[in-house]
Amino acid sequence: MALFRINRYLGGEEDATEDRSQALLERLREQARARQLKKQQQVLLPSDELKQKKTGNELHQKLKHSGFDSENEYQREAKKRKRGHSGEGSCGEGEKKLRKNHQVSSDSEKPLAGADSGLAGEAANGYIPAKKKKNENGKKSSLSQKKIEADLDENNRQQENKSNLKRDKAKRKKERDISTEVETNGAEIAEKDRSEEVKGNQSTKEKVCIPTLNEKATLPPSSSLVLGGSDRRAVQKVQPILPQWLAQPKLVHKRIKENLVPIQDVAGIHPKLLKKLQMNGIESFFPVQGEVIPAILENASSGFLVGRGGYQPSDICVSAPTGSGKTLSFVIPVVQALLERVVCQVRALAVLPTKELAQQVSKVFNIYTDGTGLKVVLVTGQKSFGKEQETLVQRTVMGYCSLADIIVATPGRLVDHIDQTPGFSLRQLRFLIIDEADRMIDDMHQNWLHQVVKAVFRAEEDSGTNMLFQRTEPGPVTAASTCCPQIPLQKLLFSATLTRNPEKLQQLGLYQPRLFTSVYSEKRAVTAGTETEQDAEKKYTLPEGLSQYYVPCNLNSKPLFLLYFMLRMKFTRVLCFTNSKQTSHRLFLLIRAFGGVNVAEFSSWLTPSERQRTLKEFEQGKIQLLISTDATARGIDIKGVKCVINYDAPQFIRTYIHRVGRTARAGKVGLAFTMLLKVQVSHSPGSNSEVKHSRVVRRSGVNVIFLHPVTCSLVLCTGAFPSVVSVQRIFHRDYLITLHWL
Ligand SMILES: Nc1ncnc2c1ncn2[C@@H]1O[C@H](COP(=O)(O)OP(=O)(O)OP(=O)(O)O)[C@@H](O)[C@H]1O
Repeated sequence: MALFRINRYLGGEEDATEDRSQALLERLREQARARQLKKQQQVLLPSDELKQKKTGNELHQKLKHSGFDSENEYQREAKKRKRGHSGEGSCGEGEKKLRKNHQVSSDSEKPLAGADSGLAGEAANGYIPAKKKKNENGKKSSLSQKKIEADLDENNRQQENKSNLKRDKAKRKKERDISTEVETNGAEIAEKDRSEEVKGNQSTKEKVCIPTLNEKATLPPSSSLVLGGSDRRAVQKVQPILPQWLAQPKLVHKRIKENLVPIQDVAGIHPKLLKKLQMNGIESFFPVQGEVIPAILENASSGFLVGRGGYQPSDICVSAPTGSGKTLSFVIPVVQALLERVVCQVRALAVLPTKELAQQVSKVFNIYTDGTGLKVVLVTGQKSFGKEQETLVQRTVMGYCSLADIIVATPGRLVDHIDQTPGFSLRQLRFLIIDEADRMIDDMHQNWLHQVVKAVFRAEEDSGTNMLFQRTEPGPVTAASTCCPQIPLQKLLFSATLTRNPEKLQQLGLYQPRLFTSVYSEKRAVTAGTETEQDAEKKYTLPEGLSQYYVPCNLNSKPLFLLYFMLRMKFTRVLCFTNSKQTSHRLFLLIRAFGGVNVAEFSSWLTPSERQRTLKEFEQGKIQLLISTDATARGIDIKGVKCVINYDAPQFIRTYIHRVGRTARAGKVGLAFTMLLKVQVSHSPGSNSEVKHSRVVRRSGVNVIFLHPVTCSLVLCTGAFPSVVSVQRIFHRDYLITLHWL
């Protein structure tokens, strides 16, 4: 307006001097400019906000520190604050100016070329370009001020809508991906600050990004997988789903002494057998015998041809601790089932993994068949093949006839006779007993079971005559399969460590099996007639009377500890296990050279007769210490073994169970020591949780002071030892290792 007047004035006074008019015009322009500026500064922005707007850095810092997602949010917040100052619902001049300012700010994408250097700070926030424009078109601006403000209001509304949309979008993005949001915010800010100087822009980004990243670091952990991260979580243990017969077995008491069953209380036992039992000092049955004998007798009570009700009898699996009397639990019912037989045929076959075990079991059969007419034949390869053939079959004018009712055999030799002995027949086999069944399953590579089953169901050569008694392999029960009476084949499996792996058991081709087991939880006692829960964690049980210890030691002190047990603690009938026949032999030589202990060794290096004699002398007490390989670990029943020492820790828990099971048999007490090197303490079977489950394995209190004189004597005795070593080296290498122990 002022300028308008000046122009008029200048036009009307042509005669005035040029200098004067120019100066006046300049002065008036200055005044107008100053008025405009002052007016806007007073009303438009509070001074503190103006200051903050001077640098983009400060703005964005503020945005971030106040938690705003974008500048629009900040704009709204400023508006609120303004409302707070001017009263609720009022929309004064200041607010309008503020809107205008932000409108301009948002339009500040336009380059600022030509901006006054003195106002660079203001130009940076987009305020000055608008002002400059006004100065250039002063008249126009003042005339259309109201119109512009109205337009600005409209623009602001639109801007607000846009910013709302943007904010919603940004929120959704934030939900999807926090990191994306950070980038988005950064991009928005960068876009708005494009007009700022590069330096300021960079510092803004840094200041925005760093706290944002820090915020990200404190965010709750994402559910997404971090590759290469170590997100350890407790993995839920997979519980095996067992077939019903394995999952719900018949439980057998573990405590022998408290659960004896008087032999007269078991129904159906033949008086002849009762008498024999009493003659052998057996007045009561052990728990496993009390359960298993009646079960087998019940199956056999229907005679030889068919099981109860014309059905095939169930196969029976027994898992009971070492020394719990499993042998008698199959010997008694089998002998009783065969007592009334007329013709001698192979009707029972017991298969065992070693010759010694087969010998032991045949001995028990002999005791209870003595005087009954039943013949027991041992087939293990101890005799020549021809001699064994003579004990099995006899050739007559009528053909071959069997000389055995019960065969006790090792699998290899049995298969040889099936293949090569003329007239050897298993077609009448009623009971197939597999002792140490888990070991026999492992040895199945020989395919002995398949050969036996094939021999049992082999068709008769003169099938026409005996059609009625033709055998067929067990299958689904049908009217046709039950019409002809047949001899059923029943499998009886026994072990202290019977596998519960259905896949392995399947190899045995069991028919509707029943499981009797002593593996159960201690929480609830087993009461007569009731079954308690099986402990899924536990696989095996140890004899109740067994006390287990481990002896922490090093390689050098192992023989010293052994001597300590023998000489200081005066143990007698100690069975000491090593992991190899070489170690057994070296240890035997060393202890013998030391003297003071009656020692012997037992391994496959001995001949069968030497082995037999050694076991006999050990049982008789002539041998104080028997150093053995795992050849005596399973099943061997040597009476009076007080202590078992694991000179070498066994590799497998099953081996440990069988080794320590050579003591504490038949409800008696026993000791088991396991020498453990430091590295083995937490890993060996002796310290295994499965073993600890039933009884805590204690650390032994061996008196180390005593070991000193033993060490001295041992060093002295090695003066004579090298000669022994050199002699032995002719036969076996590396005996000098013995000296390394010292
Ligand atoms: N009812 C009983 N009364 C007294 N002694 C018994 C009785 N039953 C078995 N025994 C004795 O218990 C000892 C161990 O028996 P057996 O060898 O049958 O145990 P096992 O369970 O087969 O052991 P392993 O698993 O080590 O083979 C034997 O010496 C046996 O004579």
